[in-house]
Amino acid sequence: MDTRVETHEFQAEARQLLRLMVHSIYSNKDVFLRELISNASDALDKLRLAHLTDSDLPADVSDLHIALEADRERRTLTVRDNGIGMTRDEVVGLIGTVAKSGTAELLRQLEESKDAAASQDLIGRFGVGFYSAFMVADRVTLLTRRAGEESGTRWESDGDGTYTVEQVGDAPQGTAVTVHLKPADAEDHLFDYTDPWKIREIVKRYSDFISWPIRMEAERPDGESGTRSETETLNSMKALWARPRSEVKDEEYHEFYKHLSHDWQDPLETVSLRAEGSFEYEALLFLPARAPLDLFSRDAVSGVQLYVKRVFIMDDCRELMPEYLRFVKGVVDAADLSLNISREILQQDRQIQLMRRRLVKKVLSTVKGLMTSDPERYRTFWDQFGRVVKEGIITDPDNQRAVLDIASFASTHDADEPVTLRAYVERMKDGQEDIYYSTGQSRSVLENSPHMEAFHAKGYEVLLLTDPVDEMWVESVREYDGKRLRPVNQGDTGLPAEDDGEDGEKARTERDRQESDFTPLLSWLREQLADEVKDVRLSSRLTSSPACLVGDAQDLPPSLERMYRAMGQEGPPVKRILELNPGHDLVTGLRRAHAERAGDPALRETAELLHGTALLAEGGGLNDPARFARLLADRLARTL
Ligand SMILES: Nc1ncnc2c1ncn2[C@@H]1O[C@H](COP(=O)(O)OP(=O)(O)OP(=O)(O)O)[C@@H](O)[C@H]1O
Repeated sequence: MDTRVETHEFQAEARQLLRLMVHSIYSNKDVFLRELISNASDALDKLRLAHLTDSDLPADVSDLHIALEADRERRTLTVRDNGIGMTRDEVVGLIGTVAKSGTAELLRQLEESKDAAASQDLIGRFGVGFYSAFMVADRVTLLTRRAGEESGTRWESDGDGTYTVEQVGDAPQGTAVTVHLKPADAEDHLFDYTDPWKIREIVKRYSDFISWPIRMEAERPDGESGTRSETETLNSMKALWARPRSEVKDEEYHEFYKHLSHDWQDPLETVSLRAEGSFEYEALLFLPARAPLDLFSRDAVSGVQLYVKRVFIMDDCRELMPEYLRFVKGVVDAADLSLNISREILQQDRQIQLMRRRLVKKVLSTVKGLMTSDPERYRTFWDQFGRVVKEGIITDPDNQRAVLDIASFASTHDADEPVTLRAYVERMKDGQEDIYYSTGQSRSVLENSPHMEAFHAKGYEVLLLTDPVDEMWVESVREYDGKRLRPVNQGDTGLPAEDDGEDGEKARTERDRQESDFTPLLSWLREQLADEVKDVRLSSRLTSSPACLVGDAQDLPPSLERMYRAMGQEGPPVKRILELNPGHDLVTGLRRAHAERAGDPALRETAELLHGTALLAEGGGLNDPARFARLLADRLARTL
């Protein structure tokens, strides 16, 4: 057997995370034990499952448990499990590297944040699992043997950037992690983790629901002066989801959530559900208080675990929760599924589909409930997860209305208060028929776009939609409560015309006069800008800008056109309509100049500049920015 001790370097990201742990920025150091117990529990789950699916696996599953062994003299605490264990390569791959998505982003944010509390918070959200042992230890030893393998692996590190691995012959099946404790320092929240009282307290607080026995040998008084050693089981092992909600304390739910999610923060809301009858199941779900760093990463794991009759079957059961609710964590325990159920079967199982439907409805109705019972928590939820939930408007047509009901959007009404569609409809002005929205990159671009002028003038509220997903969902929603959703940059805004009474009469006459005055200019501009726009006409929507670009209802909106292009789908460019403000000096000046000297080549440049300005004002991009800049600079030079 190869007994050489090899020294390896931690991967760079792992080294950085370890350094953070060694210099412990996290004040609650007790949680290291929760993390090690959590890993041990997962390893026991995995072994049971492996044994269920392969009964030939040469592994002992007769007494699966976790043992805590404290040695006061040597100042060590060992967390031992007889679970699945790790091969040598797994030890190197899993412990020596951090493969978690979001690591680079986390490290960048940590680097930027000079504030200790903010750093704690970040690291807590990320969850560092095994590495948290280095908050309390100056050396950590791990001895492990994979179930079914002959020999084991010993791993050791003092957290300084390198670790050693060696092969060992006589390792028991499973994993034992021994932390060599730093001296206790109560001021630094570093307690004596060999003290049985402390250990009992931590297990009770953080790991009571773990479904495997957590055992400890403890000395008990025996007779007058002697003591005897006794094995205690420290946790009650009760599956939390099987207990009636009224009997479970919030803290117990919170600790369970942390075990499941590796989040170090309490959840925002707990959702429990029980179905009885022909198909029984229990579900305990959580809405996190914060979006994980990898919310938008492709390989982010979804957080619902599937159990069958209390037996863990799989993590990340995507069949139970749609992607737009991928941040929901929890457990679903079904009574009537086979323990051998595979992912392929899950995908087609009708009962799973029914469960999923019900879980989704329950999550959405819980959020809806929060909107009235606790608006502040609802707001936190929406700030964190709204961008993802909105994907459901497109991907879950059955629940489109329910998702729209819990959505809120920035609007022109109030810069700080988002609005729900219901509230929008309730405060619509007299005469307003439709719900108006504008999509784009930022609130300020949208608010200052020329398209908004008519709405400002009328005092109509406009939804300001700035998330990429907004461009998509607005295309799939026709109406809400009988009100059409309309973009402000469409040619036909549906705005009521001011045609009533004497003022209306005057306005109509004035427009007719303008139409005939401007006819020659408009037809000349149509020719000049034929490559860019499909029509040029007068506008009644502009108050202060000279021009803007609008589209027809059936045209692809420019934002979507850009998105498709970015995805490599080339199509013919979608031409829009240039609308001119007949009251603006630039437009009236151009009309005059055109009437006097139609052949002047400088006029063609003015037309180009006018079109470019309209594009810029809505936040769009110019086809030839350098040419635009040159034309503008020439003009400016002449004014000096
Ligand atoms: N006791 C153990 N038995 C078997 N494998 C283990 C054990 N402890 C850790 N591992 C393996 O090492 C991996 C990394 O553990 P670590 O605690 O760093 O991260 P994690 O549990 O995956 O997630 P988190 O960092 O969020 O806690 C685990 O996913 C598991 O595969």
